Amino acid sequence: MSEEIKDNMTNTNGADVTHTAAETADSDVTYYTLEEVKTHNKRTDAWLIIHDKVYNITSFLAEHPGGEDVLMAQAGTDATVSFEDVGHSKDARAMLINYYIGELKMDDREDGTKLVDNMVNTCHSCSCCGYHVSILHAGAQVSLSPDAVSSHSFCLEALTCLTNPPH
Ligand code: HEM
Repeated sequence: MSEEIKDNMTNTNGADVTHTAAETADSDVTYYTLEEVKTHNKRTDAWLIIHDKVYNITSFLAEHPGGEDVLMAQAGTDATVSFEDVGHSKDARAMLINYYIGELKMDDREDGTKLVDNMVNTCHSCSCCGYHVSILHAGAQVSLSPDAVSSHSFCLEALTCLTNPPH
């Protein structure tokens, strides 16, 4: 990545958030294991995972409009499903960048089956997340663009439909 086209965005944690691991193999991306994230579960040191990205939310606890306790209940865990289940606004999603510190190690990412199960449980409130979601479904990699996500109910039917178009 050349310096000319690198847009240096730095968040409040000092992390370079210009490119994520999903986009590049930049060596400056920090990867964390699930075991390490789990240890950051205190009010003075709280991390969580949303969509395979790791966030240090310690400074956000007192500011969270939904309250500190709901965040602490997720501290040290993968909060993706809880985060999506609430139906957070686009503004809320845009705030995530402020707390980004790195990526969940590839080995520790959810397998497709588990993720699909979770999505089935929460599909009623995930109709427009605006995220590029990439999951493993039926052994094949399925990618949903933000448009696809917003134009489909974000549920197993939509994923199945995209994977196996109707005949
Ligand atoms: C860093 C991660 C998070 C950010 C930046 C964030 C941000 C926000 C914001 C801005 C709101 C106001 C409503 C909106 O704009 O959507 C909100 C509400 C809320 N959030 Fe979060 N949130 C985060 C994580 C979570 C997690 C993990 C949970 C777990 C359940 C959660 C539960 C809630 C609840 C219950 C509300 C109140 C919803 C309501 O009153 O209708 N949030 N959050």
